[in-house]
Amino acid sequence: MQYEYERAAFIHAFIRTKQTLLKQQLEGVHEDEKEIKETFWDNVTMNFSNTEDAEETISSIRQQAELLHERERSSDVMKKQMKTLRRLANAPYFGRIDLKEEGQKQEDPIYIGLASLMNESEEEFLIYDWRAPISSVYYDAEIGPVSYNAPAGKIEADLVGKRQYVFRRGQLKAMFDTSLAIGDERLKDALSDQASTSMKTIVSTIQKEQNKAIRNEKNRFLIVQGVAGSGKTSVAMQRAAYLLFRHREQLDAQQLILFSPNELFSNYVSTVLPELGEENMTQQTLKGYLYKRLGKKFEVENHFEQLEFMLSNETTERYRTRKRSIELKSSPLFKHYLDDYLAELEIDGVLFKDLRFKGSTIVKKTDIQTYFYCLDHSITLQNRLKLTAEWLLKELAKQEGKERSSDWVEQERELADKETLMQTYHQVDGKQLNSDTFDLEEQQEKLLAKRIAKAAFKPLQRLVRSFSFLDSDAMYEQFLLSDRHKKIDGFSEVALFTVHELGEGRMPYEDATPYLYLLDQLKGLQVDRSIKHVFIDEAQDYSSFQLMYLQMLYPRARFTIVGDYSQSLNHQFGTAAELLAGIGLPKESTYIEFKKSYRSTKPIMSFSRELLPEPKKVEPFDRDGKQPTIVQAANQVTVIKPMVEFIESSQDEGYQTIAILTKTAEEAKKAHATLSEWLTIQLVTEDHHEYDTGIVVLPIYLAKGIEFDSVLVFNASDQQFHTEQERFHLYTACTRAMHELALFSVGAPSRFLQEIDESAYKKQTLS
Ligand SMILES: Nc1ncnc2c1ncn2[C@@H]1O[C@H](COP(=O)(O)OP(=O)(O)OP(=O)(O)O)[C@@H](O)[C@H]1O
Repeated sequence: MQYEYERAAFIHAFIRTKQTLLKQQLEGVHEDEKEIKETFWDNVTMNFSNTEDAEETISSIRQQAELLHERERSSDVMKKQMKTLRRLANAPYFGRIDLKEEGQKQEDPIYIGLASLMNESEEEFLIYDWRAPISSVYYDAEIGPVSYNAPAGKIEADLVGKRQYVFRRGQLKAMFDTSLAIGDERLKDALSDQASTSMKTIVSTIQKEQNKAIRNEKNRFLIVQGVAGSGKTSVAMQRAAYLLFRHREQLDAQQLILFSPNELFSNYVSTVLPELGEENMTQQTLKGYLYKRLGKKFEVENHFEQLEFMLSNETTERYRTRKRSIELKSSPLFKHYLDDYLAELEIDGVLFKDLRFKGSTIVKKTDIQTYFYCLDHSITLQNRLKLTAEWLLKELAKQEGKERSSDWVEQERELADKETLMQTYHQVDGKQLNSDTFDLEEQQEKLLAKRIAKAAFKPLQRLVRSFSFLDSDAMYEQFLLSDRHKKIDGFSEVALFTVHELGEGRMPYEDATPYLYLLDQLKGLQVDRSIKHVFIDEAQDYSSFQLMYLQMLYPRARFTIVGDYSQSLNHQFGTAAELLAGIGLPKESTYIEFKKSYRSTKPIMSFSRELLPEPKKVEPFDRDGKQPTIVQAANQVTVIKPMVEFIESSQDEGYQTIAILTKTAEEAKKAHATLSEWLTIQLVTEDHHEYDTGIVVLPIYLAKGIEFDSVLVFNASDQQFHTEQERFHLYTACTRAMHELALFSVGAPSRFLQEIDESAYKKQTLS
């Protein structure tokens, strides 16, 4: 043991020395940079008297610039090294494995940390990066024979010992020997910490099944179905860091993209990669993407607005239509309907808009259609559209020629400002005069007329080039109202609802992707080939259709898709099988399931899982804590006091993130108004990008993926939570809690809570 303390002290001193050296080197490079900048022009001989001299001058400028660039590059590398050393100085390693390879007499100790550290001569690893192939043994194996994949191939060895370390501010504080993959005690320690407003890294306690997912590179699709709190997001983030490390020569952070459920979540996870020493990847929300594509034309509904409607209008006729609308348009079947429609369009049915100029039609839509369908039918729709656009541009050019002598051009010519006139005159002056007329003034007038007509036709040309003469709205409507769908249950009502919404300029959330799909199939999709890895978190909240669309959008990318069906916001989105069908060929996918839940204490998770139809599918992690409480009150007034007391007692426990969760945003507002009289509370809405520690109130759907020390469900009554869908919302709410959970109910608690055995919680009834 003494050896370990001595080694820790040696590593600490070694890092300190390295830091000092690096600091000096960096200062040197900065000095160099400064000097090069100051003397840049002194070292360049400026001479442009002939071609040879000019070339020499340019070459000497280039040399100086390269010199500067080289210094800047080394300063960037050094700064990165400084950052790594800073992190290592705090906690240089967290684990050690003793491996004895075949033929070796003695085992080698392998120390594992956040980054690699080489010895003085750069020949030996003092610390191995947690992502190195050999480090995998630390996460996966128990004492005994092991193997791991090294660049040179599979290596067989004997794992003789395994140790874990705890460092604080660079000092070794504790160590544990373990025979298990990663001892429960260290994990318990990590999980007992308080929740924070940004996500933490888990590298020192990655579990075996998590490691499998982090390092899996077999197929194009990695799909992780994991129960609440099983580490799906953590795995996605550590996997991104792993991929960036393993493929550092070919991959950089800009080639990775993360689709998050909302901005709050994006912000919550944004600290993980930098903490692991990597640059952050691009973050995107589907809402953001859809808005970018359709926002100019429509008022695009987002997922939360759709949900808010679905959660608040359950008893209405419109709700039923909407439900069917979501069901239909989320399924892979809807893509088949659209594909059938696209096949029909080969022969007939593509609709266009009239090309109009100054109030009159230049090319009629029927003529465009005739031209389009006169083109050879073996040409794809996209190419026929291109050819039609080329034809239209020629027609526009002809029309533009005619318009030059029209009255409006004449009028505009007369109104032309001085500057335009001068420009035109200079242009004509500078040219050789036309030998037919020799009339300078006439030529100037002609040129001005040409300019005016050309400028007026520009917007139309742009419209043609972007294929906006295609009447996509009318085509989507035509598709929806097509007779062939009449027999499909509920399709006609859904079609009428959609046509009405589009007519009002509103794009329902469930329609946005199918509409774009149709549009892209006709116009050609603008794919992003630069992205190599797409990460989709909370994947259960994407429809099969949406996932299929994302797959098309990033044709070169591999996908990491993580989610939990028990936390679906819209159950209409379909089953796991449907989701897979939307993703592509199952043989292209690796499917991993996480059953163990780490976030919440055992009492909280044992209680929460009872809300699910199959509770046994969730394995709580064995961490002690208080039992959840259900408080039933007769009215909204009596319930306030115990709520405030619960929050105050959580604060007394020292908990810093306390969330009040509601079913809808509307209810969150009310809860905020009611409780603000007693406590300082932050209301978190969809527009929030971050939240502070303290007490926050927000709808359950915004709290997805996030966790809090203590959670209070504002009204868990049966009136609020009685549908199958709401059962899963309630489950999501309860599983946000790490240490404490209380549910308050005005009137009878949700039927799903009533089904839970009373031994799993504390009950309080207030009159
Ligand atoms: N191996 C681990 N070591 C330490 N902490 C872990 C580990 N795995 C998960 N955790 C912790 O468990 C909590 C839940 O993790 P995470 O948010 O990644 O789970 P999730 O499956 O995405 O949850 P949800 O589906 O509920 O959003 C986090 O606090 C995370 O740090």
